[in-house]
Amino acid sequence: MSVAIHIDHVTKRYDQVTIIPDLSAHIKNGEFFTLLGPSGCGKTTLLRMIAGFNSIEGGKIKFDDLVINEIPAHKRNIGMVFQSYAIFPHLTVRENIEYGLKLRRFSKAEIKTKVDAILKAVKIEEYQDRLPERLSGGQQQRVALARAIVIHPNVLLMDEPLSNLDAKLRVEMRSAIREVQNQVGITTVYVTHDQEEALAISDRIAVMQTGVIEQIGKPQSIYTRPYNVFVSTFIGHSNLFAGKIKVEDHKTFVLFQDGYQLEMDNLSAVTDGQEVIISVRPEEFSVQEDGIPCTIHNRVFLGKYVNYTLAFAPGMVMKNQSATEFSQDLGHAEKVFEIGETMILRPNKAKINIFTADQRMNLIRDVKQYE
Ligand SMILES: Nc1ncnc2c1ncn2[C@@H]1O[C@H](COP(=O)(O)OP(=O)(O)OP(=O)(O)O)[C@@H](O)[C@H]1O
Repeated sequence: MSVAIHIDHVTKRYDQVTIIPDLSAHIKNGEFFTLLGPSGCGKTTLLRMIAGFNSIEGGKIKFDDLVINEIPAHKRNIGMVFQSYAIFPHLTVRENIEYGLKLRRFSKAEIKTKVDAILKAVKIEEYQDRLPERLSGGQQQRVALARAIVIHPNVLLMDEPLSNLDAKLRVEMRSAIREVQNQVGITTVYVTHDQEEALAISDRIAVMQTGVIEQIGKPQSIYTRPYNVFVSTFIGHSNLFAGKIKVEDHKTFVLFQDGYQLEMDNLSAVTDGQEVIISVRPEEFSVQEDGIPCTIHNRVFLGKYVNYTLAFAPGMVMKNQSATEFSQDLGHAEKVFEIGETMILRPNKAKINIFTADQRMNLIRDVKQYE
């Protein structure tokens, strides 16, 4: 039976090195929950703690009300899918899927019913008598998925299951995984470093950095209202400008360094003169008569969109030189700009984010309401 997972103040140490200092997260029953973060941030470590392959040095992990810290891996009733398919090469697809059910001593009739159902759900009925060597990578991963869920585990844990597949197959497989997960309704913890995959597949995402969860939220909330600069730049592109707050006649403005300013009505406590970082997504610029002057430095045609790399006037201080981008939706654009052309871009003030100068906090009021 699917369960909720409560991770309460857990710590992970390898010898004297602390990898996860103090991490908490509550994963709802039936939820598709993704651990997303750069390589080495501790995603796999945390997943293995839930699975029972890693010891837990502090805190508790619970499945519903049951503390599982000391329960061995094979008694946690977990389904796992890894990057490597880990299916038996000498068994057919059907035999691979039957394996876990035989170990659990289900009757022949029960095994047949369960395997038939899962072959259908994962869409590999037609390959059921084949050996894995005669399957594509995507098909093998479907077998691994079927084998993991046919035992009706409490939770399904997936560690970068798509990273061996090519780009097109990854997109196809992530839909397949999500569809099957929806059908079966099983609590799933999914590890990836691919932000697009995380946004596409998850109910909620935990964005991690060096053993710490920086933000937990729905994909859209994380993209539109990141808690800090790390999340804002790790998920999608963000143009970061050095800026200042101006408070005048009870009005609050955010000043870009070359003098352009926007009146803001959604900032939490800020003070006159406070230094900030202004974060603008590439698609939140529009070409207007007033705004920030810039020159097109480069452009990439992406079909529906054109992405431009921009050069701003020297007075404009960018916090991340590499990501000064403007994304133009060709569905709405009147013209495509040429390299060297100058124009004026206005940021959409309802959509920009303003961070403290230390990059750690979003100053948009009630940012947490977007969870
Ligand atoms: N058995 C181990 N002994 C010592 N250190 C380890 C061990 N396993 C992992 N680590 C360290 O723990 C940190 C987190 O590793 P982990 O594999 O959890 O990262 P990750 O976020 O899953 O990265 P990736 O996306 O590259 O798999 C890394 O610094 C890694 O070197």
